[in-house]
Amino acid sequence: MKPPADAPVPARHPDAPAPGEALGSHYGECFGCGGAQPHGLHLEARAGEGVNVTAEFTVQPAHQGAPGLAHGGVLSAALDETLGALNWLMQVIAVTGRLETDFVRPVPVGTTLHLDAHATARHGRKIFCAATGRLGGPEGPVAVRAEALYIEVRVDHFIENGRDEEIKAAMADPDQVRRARAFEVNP
Ligand SMILES: CCCCCCCC(=O)SCCNC(=O)CCNC(=O)[C@H](O)C(C)(C)COP(=O)(O)OP(=O)(O)OC[C@H]1O[C@@H](n2cnc3c(N)ncnc32)[C@H](O)[C@@H]1OP(=O)(O)O
Repeated sequence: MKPPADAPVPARHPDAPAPGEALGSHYGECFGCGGAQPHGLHLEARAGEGVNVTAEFTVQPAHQGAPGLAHGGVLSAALDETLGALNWLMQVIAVTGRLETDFVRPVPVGTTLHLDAHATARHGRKIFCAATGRLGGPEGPVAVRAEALYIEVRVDHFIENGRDEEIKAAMADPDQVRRARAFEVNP
């Protein structure tokens, strides 16, 4: 997943949240960040200085694969959610096209995974990015890392492909910001 050599590092959008600002959940029902999913990751991301974010996720018993250890797919989801938050800093609507994860160390239940993601290149509709998850603290040992490719899409991607029930409910939300974020950031 190598970008062309001349692909620039993406720039922060002038309207991006300020460095240090919490991004909040883009959609209450999102498995990664939503508050309405009891077994979701409840991941909390914060804007960095460039097109980068940090986030934390604490592994719950509902996230187990082997006894006492996080499921690999759940860890990939945490990386995906963190990487997806980068799109908010570029104000781009994009979905995950490819996500490659390296599992370096087991992640026990109860651990807080400290995630860090940054965009590396942009080429047409393609956004290349990378992330790491560290155990116990931002300087802790690396447990997981990922490289990913996000593809820019139109808002129609969600409206045409999502189930009617949820699309209608999201569109009917009286809160304009929530309504916009449900669609403008990839669910
Ligand atoms: C804060 C928010 C956090 C959110 C985190 C969670 C994010 C998510 O989980 S999103 C949900 C998971 N992802 C999806 O459902 C996406 C499903 N896939 C699709 O809808 C389509 O395949 C889609 C939109 C990605 C691409 O389709 P389409 O728009 O037709 O574009 P297409 O022409 O095929 O590809 C565009 C470019 O990307 C490349 N590309 C597309 N997919 C891939 C891939 N998997 N690997 C490598 N390259 C790819 C193509 O080769 C093409 O490159 P080039 O421009 O150089 O020719």
